[in-house]
Amino acid sequence: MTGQKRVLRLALLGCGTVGSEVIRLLHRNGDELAARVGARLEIAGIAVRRLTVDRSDLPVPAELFTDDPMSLIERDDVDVVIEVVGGLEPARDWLLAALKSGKSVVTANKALLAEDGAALQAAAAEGGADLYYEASVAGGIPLLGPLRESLHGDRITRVMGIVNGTTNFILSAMDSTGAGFGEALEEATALGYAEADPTADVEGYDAAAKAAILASLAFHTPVTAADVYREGITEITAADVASARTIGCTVKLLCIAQRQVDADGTESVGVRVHPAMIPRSHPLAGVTGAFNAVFVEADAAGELMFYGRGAGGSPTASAVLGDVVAVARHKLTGVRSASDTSYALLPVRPIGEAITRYHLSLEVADRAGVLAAVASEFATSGVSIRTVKQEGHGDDATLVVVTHAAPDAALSSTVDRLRRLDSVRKVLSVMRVEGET
Ligand SMILES: NC(=O)c1ccc[n+]([C@@H]2O[C@H](COP(=O)([O-])OP(=O)(O)OC[C@H]3O[C@@H](n4cnc5c(N)ncnc54)[C@H](O)[C@@H]3O)[C@@H](O)[C@H]2O)c1
Ligand SMILES: N[C@@H](CCO)C(=O)O
Ligand code: NA
Repeated sequence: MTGQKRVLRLALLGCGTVGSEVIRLLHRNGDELAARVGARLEIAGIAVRRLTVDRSDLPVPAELFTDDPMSLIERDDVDVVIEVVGGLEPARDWLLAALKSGKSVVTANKALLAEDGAALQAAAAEGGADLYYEASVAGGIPLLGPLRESLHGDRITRVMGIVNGTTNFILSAMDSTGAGFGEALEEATALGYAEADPTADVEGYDAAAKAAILASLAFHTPVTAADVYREGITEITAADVASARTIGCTVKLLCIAQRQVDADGTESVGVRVHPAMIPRSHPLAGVTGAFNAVFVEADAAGELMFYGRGAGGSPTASAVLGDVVAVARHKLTGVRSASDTSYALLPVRPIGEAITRYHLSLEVADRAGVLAAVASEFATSGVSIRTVKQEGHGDDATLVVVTHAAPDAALSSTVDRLRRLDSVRKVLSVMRVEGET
């Protein structure tokens, strides 16, 4: 690497939706990136699962493809490893090997980071390499960069947002058409938003992994996916969405990572992913289709919102290449970025200790004393009711209750007891409420 001809060589692992767009973007912007970095970025090899697939549409010579990722990683002329395969294994082995040998890594692998981010950080420190992963959360939206750099002088109190495009598409469709979950999922699949196996998205695993990554960075505390309370959207019904509408809300799958401070000043964090009703006037309510948006609240900066495309080959490739430019510059100047810190080691609180608000819609018998019986269950748990609305029809009535904030455990035990009351014929909808209603 001397004079005008400096070159940095990249090993690309994976050539699917994201990998193929990384190749195209690198080809398209190659000259500019060389000027920005101060060295030409060249692909040394591309690891794929099957060499027989026709990839002649990609602007790279066929001899670059290999089905032996580890040998590619170990090559002496490789400076940076880009991993866009996904999954825990064998990606974990590849990235640990690359980092320990001093090769910087750029990855989009949220599942691995949320499970074993600490081991990857340790390997990066051991090898003196960089570990960058902007693409792993909210795809093309610059979010981890601001959290790990721009906001480092501040103190983050909350990160709340929509970090899964598939579920946001489904919930937006349910809201605009009145469709049930199954019908909206079918539409999302037909349009290519939902994968053939949508479990990771609709059950909230994808969002929970992202929540863990966001919480770790925001609160300087190791948080893994297993620490995140998770509920998906498969149980959301058209009745839930209609019920939200009656109180001026819409339903969103939210990722919430929050700093909690007790009266004695003890700090902890709560990290959760679940559907929630939010007021239609809330900025997150206007985030429709497959878009993502994340609110960050910090002591000095106040409220910030990041919005854009959280998925798709091209936006995600933008985030990957942004990271490649950063680690390439470090390589040239012989520095590495500081590791993500986890000095705070805050305890992660269980969901029962989160302070939430509930919306309940109940079908009750319309007779004397029923409202009092329902209200008394809330009182027993120390939960204060904020609004209650009753509409009679025949012998029955629909009771819509919105509570004030209370510990989640108190709210859920109240719901359990209400389900057992004789006068409660059916619980039509129960959901947490976020944002000022
Ligand atoms: N697609 C998106 O919108 C998006 C957004 C953000 C992050 N990500 C993340 O990016 C990563 C890649 O996602 P994708 O959508 O491109 O997936 P994809 O399934 O389209 O591509 C993955 C590729 O890796 C290949 N592969 C599997 N095992 C391999 C092996 N052992 N060796 C070499 N190649 C192997 C597969 O054949 C496939 O072509 C995942 O971690 C994903 O979570 C994707
Ligand atoms: N499946 C994810 C892709 C981006 O991580 C989503 O729907 O948002
Ligand atoms: Na991002």
